Amino acid sequence: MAAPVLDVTGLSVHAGRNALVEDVSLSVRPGETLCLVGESGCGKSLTCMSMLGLLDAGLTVGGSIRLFGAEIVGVSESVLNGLRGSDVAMIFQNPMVSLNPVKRVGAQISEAIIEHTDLRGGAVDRRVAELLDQVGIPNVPRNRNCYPYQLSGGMCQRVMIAMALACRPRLLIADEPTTALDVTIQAQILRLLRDIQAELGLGVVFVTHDLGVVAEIADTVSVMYAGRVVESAPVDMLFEDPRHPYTRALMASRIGFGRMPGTALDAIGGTVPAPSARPKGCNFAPRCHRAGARCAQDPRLLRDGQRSVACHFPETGSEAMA
Ligand SMILES: Nc1ncnc2c1ncn2[C@@H]1O[C@H](COP(=O)(O)OP(=O)(O)OP(=O)(O)O)[C@@H](O)[C@H]1O
Repeated sequence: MAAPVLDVTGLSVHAGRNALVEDVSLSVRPGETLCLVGESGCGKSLTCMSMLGLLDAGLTVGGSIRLFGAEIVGVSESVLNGLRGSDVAMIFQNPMVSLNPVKRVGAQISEAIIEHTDLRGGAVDRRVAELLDQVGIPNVPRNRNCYPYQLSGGMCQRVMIAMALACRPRLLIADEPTTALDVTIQAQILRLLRDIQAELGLGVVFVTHDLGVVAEIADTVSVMYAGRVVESAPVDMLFEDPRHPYTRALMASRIGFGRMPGTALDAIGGTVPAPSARPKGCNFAPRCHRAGARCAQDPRLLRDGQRSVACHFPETGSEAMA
């Protein structure tokens, strides 16, 4: 089996004494997609930002993040700069915000190529055309000269993907890349990402709060709650037999469909506790229909074959979904 492109062990992120992310471990192999899923505020974005060394200056990181075997926690900004945009690329939720509104899209891709590769002159132009073609932009000679506002949201996200691929990365981190798009365009972008991943053998970390998207794209899934991974498993196993009551609640309430951040799930009352207001013991216990006295103790993430669950009272397939 190929070595992981990303191997995170015991990752923590603190803002002063508040733990925002705690003891997160995950790993991605070439050609594999790991989905990070959970409600707003569970720590998905911070986990991704840590992988690129892009956290705000006031936050401290602990644990280990190995990219292609090399530790990045504690390394200098110049080493991180070398990795960002070359071996690792990232795409974000809103392409309109990430793209420069006053530069033509072709020129923006050229800049990414020049910054991270040895290509120059006509070779850059040819690579821009090849990338735009690869991500399904029609009429490349015309559209490469457009400004972002002249293209639709879906086209702009394709341009962002082209920029991400410009440097032939081995790991792609995608933070809710389809959330701002309507459903049909979302499906097209997911298909594009899947095709590109298969073609290039990319490792992908894909952040979403939408289980429909998870079902489409994931190989493995880590469910996060209040800064921790509460369950992780291969996607089929997770959907067939979710064990953590939070995973079940997510499935029962299908959080993807039009839910605003911070609103309660149908199947469970309450919201994700703020990092400064997390309960003692299991973070999910106050919202959990199965909570008992033991939940005052922190449940450890226990491995059972390919699955890990952090729950004193995990559910099993035969029980009714929450
Ligand atoms: N720079 C920061 N300083 C202090 N707290 C922060 C900082 N950045 C994020 N947080 C807090 O850390 C927690 C996790 O945030 P994060 O953005 O990773 O969540 P998320 O799961 O990605 O949510 P969303 O889907 O809304 O992006 C939240 O409670 C957030 O308010």
